[in-house]
Amino acid sequence: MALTSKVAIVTGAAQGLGRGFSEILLQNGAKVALLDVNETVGKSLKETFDNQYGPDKSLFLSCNVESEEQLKAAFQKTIQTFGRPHIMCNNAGIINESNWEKAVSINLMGVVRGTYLALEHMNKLTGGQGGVVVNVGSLAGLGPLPCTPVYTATKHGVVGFTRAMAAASDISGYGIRFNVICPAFVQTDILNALYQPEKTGQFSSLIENTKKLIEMYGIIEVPDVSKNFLQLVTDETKNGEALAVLQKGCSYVTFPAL
Ligand SMILES: NC(=O)C1=CN([C@@H]2O[C@H](COP(=O)(O)OP(=O)(O)OC[C@H]3O[C@@H](n4cnc5c(N)ncnc54)[C@H](O)[C@@H]3O)[C@@H](O)[C@H]2O)C=CC1
Ligand SMILES: CCCCC/C=C\C=C\C(=O)C/C=C\C/C=C\CCCC(=O)O
Repeated sequence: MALTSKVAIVTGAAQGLGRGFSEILLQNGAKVALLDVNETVGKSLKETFDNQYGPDKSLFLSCNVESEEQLKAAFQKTIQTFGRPHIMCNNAGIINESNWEKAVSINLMGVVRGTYLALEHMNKLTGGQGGVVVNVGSLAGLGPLPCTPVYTATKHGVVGFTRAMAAASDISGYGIRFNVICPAFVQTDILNALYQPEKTGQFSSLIENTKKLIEMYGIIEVPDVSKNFLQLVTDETKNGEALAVLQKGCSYVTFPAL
């Protein structure tokens, strides 16, 4: 899929992986709505992007993915400004094992909210133009990260949800592809959870175990994840795929045939 003039929506776009995904979409000619709860960082990123890509290529929208209303309004504003979306990236996510309900609400329910709105606006069966949804999972969506059981559960949920949506799309003919990207540790602010025991709550004694996992897997840089994200967006043969991104390279996950 060529990206020139395509319209994309990215949640959690102000920094980290969301910023990287937004930037690679802009570099390839797409127009991007940047959704985030962090207005200060989001507005400043929009200024940076205006200078690099032009003022009419991106749009910052203050949006908390916990709120159906805010997400709906963000879709409406994107459509008014750029037209209907072709690409949705549900990226916003947190680690918080103390307030684990919030982690479920953002990491899993936020992905479901964003995906269902994308379906409403992109489904070819209801007048949409089709496209692609890329959800952001994690290697912790494929195996356990012991210091974050609820984070692990939400990411396994994102993987299962995305695969089921892809199968539903295939069977029903929505004309939308659904894929999930599953990176190992990436150099972003979320890694600071290592130094914030409240983020791991009752599992903070497992931080040393996490440090060993980080030593084993290494830390990937955002642009290395972004180029793999782009592959899931543009390769029209990919639907229902989980792409594991490790420092040593990326691979499509083979799930057991049941
Ligand atoms: N950095 C890593 O090692 C890995 C990160 N991931 C996932 O990547 C995604 C992005 O995380 P990072 O860029 O690493 O972290 P980050 O903390 O740098 O960025 C997260 C962004 O999401 C925004 N956000 C948080 N709650 C939100 C909400 N309720 N609504 C809208 N925006 C919200 C934040 O303001 C921030 O801009 C997350 O889903 C995370 O689970 C997956 C694998 C590895
Ligand atoms: C102390 C809190 C966690 C610190 C790490 C910060 C961010 C991690 C983000 C992730 O999404 C996790 C990334 C990789 C998980 C690595 C291993 C999972 C286990 C895989 C397996 O062994 O099968």
